[in-house]
Amino acid sequence: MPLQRFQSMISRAWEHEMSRNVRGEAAVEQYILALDEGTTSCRAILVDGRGKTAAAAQQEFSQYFPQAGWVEHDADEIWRVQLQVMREAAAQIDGNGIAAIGITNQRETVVVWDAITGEPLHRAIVWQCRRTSAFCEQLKAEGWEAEVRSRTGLLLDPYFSGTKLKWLLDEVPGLRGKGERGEALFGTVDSWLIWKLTEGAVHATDVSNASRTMLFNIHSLEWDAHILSKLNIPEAMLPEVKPSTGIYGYTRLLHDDGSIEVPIAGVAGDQQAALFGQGCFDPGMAKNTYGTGCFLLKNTGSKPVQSEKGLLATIAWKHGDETTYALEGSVFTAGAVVQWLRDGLGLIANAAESQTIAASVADTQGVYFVPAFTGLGTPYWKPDARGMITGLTRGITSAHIVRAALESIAYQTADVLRAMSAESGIGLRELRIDGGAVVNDLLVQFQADLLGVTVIRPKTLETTALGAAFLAGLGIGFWSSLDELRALWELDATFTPQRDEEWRQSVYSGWLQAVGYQV
Ligand SMILES: Nc1ncnc2c1ncn2[C@@H]1O[C@H](COP(=O)(O)OP(=O)(O)O)[C@@H](O)[C@H]1O
Ligand SMILES: O=P(O)(O)OC[C@H](O)CO
Repeated sequence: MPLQRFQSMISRAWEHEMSRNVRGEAAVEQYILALDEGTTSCRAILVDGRGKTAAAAQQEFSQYFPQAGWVEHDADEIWRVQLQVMREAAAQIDGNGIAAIGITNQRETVVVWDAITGEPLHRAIVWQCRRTSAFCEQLKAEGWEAEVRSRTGLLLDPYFSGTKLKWLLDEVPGLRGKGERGEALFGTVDSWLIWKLTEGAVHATDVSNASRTMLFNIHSLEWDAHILSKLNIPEAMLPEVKPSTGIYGYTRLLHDDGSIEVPIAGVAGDQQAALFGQGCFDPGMAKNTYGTGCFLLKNTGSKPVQSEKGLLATIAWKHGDETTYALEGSVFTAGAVVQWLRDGLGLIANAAESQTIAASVADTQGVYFVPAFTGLGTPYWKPDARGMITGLTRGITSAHIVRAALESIAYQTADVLRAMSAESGIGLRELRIDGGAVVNDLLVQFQADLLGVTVIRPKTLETTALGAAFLAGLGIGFWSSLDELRALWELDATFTPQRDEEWRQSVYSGWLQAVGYQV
């Protein structure tokens, strides 16, 4: 049966089921619960049938920086915080109204845990962590970059999970033996949450998350035996890889009395979920998400595009039998620079203040801020690059520094877009944006001015969570088609370029000079 007909049949069955409950009474309104586990906070959002946010809860969790360039999370804390916000959001409606759960997550971050006790066996090693940079250099020297690229679509960089997992297997006493016996499990954060939510019944991930591990073959859609063998990673500890839509398992943990069982029906890495939540279903459509980092993804359709310009070929999602690929540019430090202005320098009291302070000066007076705190991603791929402020003169104030920090987010995006245009020979006509930092109008207008491209902000900025909800909703037939989802996307604001090409070239060449000191 054609997929669309099958989906619409399920959808009709679903509507019928929802129009009554067991006692024949009119049923409560149905929602999809999206769990969005980001780098700095956990969110839970209830999405209604029109794609609107009906309830939300969010809480930050701890960041650990044990050495320069190292970043860790406490996987147990992530689970506790995610469970708490999930219950907070769920408590805002009748629990019977939750039709399914979608999960989306910070990608690449590595969790290892005991298969029996469920205890994490080390702090999670976060995607930003550079601890395996020397090992990656060694693999490059051995000629492994071409292997990694052709098999996984990625580059040899400490960003991805593979070398982080190898580091744990080498450093944590007994872990490799336990992994070989299936007594220790590996997962990205989606797998960890699925395992906790199903109380140890399901050890799985989706193709989009698997494609970020550097261990997954994006052509055959299987764990890559050649890379596993090179890194000496036991396959027994890896999760089962599933499509991004469909039922993974059930959780009873929505309420502490275990009274309701809800299916987990959609999973994707957060950047791929944002692409989906932005309705970028067609080849050529792109979005940029401004969170801790900045991630620009362009849908490339049913085939991966191998980049010569430092972009990544990655899996966007798999729905039914159809796998969709994307080309990605990854910027490691974006909104995180604003957090550093707040927590590291004390220049702002909160993130919102970055806008008012930056707006108090007309420009940066030639100051450039290169926020390479954890190296540089696309297009430079320099894990050992470090942060830098250039162009300081006696007239520079904290406002210029704050402005330069915000502008650095836009400059890094311009680098990515330049690589993408060079790759395809075609520039973007418009860019859809989302993520925590795009509430900052000064940043977004500067972005449009710098790119010379119209920047479009949707009404729902929680696009990542929305994407996870869409995937889970498709997984149970709550929504029946991509066309139905496309119609739910709503415009908030359009930012059109206000500056000319001469200005663009002049400020961008200053940026290239500054970043050039690190690359
Ligand atoms: N008004 C603002 N201006 C600039 N950056 C902001 C603003 N509000 C939040 N941010 C930044 O957005 C990021 C949080 O966005 P979010 O999408 O929640 O990130 P993540 O999913 O990576 O945790 C933080 O790094 C924060 O500094
Ligand atoms: O947590 P975010 O939104 O910054 O996303 C992190 C990315 O998934 C890292 O690849």
